[in-house]
Amino acid sequence: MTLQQPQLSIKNFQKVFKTGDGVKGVNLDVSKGELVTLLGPSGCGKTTVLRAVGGFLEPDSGDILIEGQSVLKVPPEKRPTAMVFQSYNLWPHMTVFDNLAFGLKIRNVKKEEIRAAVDKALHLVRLPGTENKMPGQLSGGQQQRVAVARALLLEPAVLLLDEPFSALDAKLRLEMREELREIQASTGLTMVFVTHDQEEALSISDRIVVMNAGRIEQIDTPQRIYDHPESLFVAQFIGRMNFLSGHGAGASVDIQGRRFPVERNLAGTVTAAIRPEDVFIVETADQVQEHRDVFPATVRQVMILGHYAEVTADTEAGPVKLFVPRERAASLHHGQSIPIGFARVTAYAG
Ligand SMILES: Nc1ncnc2c1ncn2[C@@H]1O[C@H](COP(=O)(O)OP(=O)(O)OP(=O)(O)O)[C@@H](O)[C@H]1O
Repeated sequence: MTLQQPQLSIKNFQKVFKTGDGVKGVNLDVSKGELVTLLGPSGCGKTTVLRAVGGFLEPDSGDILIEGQSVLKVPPEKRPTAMVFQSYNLWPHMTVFDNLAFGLKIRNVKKEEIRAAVDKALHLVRLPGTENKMPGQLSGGQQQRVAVARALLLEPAVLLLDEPFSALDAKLRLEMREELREIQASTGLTMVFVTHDQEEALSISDRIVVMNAGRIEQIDTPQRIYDHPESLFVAQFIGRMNFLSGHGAGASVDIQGRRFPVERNLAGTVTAAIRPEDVFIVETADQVQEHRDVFPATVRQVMILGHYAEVTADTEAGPVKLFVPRERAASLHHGQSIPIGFARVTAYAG
C-alpha cells in the first residue's frame, strides 16, 4: 500500500516574536482536497501559520512542504498558494474582469483563455455577467466572491483563507460558507481556512485544528472535536458546556456524592464537563429509580430561543444549563423543582 503524500505539510513550525508571542511548534499535514480550519482565540497564532504557508513570513525554524517540496525559499508570488483576506483587496480602479485577469495576464496566458477562465470562475462564485462592474458597485459579499474567484484563477495547490467572511453580516456569512463548500466539492481544492468563529469552523471543515497560545490543542473532525474535546481548553472553547467540580474515582467521577462513568481515569480534584443537551429532566418516578444519580434542581431562568429554550437550574453542585423543547419550557417556571440527570460527563484534571 502506498501512502498518499500530504498536499501541505507543516513541520515543527516555530515563529516567536520579540514580545514572546507567536507560534511555538506546529505540525500539520493536509491531504489533497481537504478543508482544514485553524480555529482559536485572537492572538493564538492562526494567521502567523497561514502567512508562513503563503510566504509572507519566514519561520524561525521548521519546514513547509507543498506537494512534497519545501517552499521556504520560494517568494510569495511564486508559491503554489493563493490567499483570500478579510478585506477583499480588489483594485478599486479596475473592473471585475481586469481584477480577475491580472494574474493570468502577467503569466502570459492567451486572451481567449483568460476570457474563458474568468467566465468559469465568475460562474463558480455565482457572479456571472459582472465582468464590467467596478468593485465599488458590488456589495461586500459580492466583492469577497470576486476575491475568491481571483484566487481560484491562480489554480493554487493550496488556497489560504484568512477570516474571509468576518466582515460580512450573519446571513451572508452562512451563504458564503455553503458556497465555499460547493466550490471545494466541484474543484477538489485543498484549503486552509482561518477563523475564530467556532460555529463556522464546525460547519465547513473536514478537520479542525484548535490552537491556543501558539500551540495545537487538538486536530480532529468537527464531530470528534465537539463530542470528545481532549483538553479543558477545547471543552471551554467549543460549544456550550456546564462545568462542575468533582473527584476522580477510577473510571468514574463523583459530583456531590453522585457517580458518573467517564472515559479517562483521573484521581483527585477534576472538572466535570456536561453539554446542555446531555442534561435531562427526570420526568417520572420510574426514571428516578432508573437514574440513581439524580440532582434535585430548582428552575432559575427559562429563555426561549426559537424552537427550544435554555433553562438554568440551580443544583447543590452549582448552576446547570439545559435545553428543552419549547413546549416543555411552557410548563416551567422560576422556583419550580425539577430533578435532573446527566447522560454524559467528561472529566478533566484540575
Ligand atoms: N509582526 C508581528 N510582530 C510582533 N508580534 C506579532 C506579529 N504578528 C503577530 N504577532 C503576535 O503573535 C501572536 C499571534 O498572532 P496571530 O496574528 O497569528 O494570531 P491570530 O490567532 O491570527 O489572531 P487574530 O484572530 O486576532 O488575527 C499575537 O500575540 C500577535 O500579537
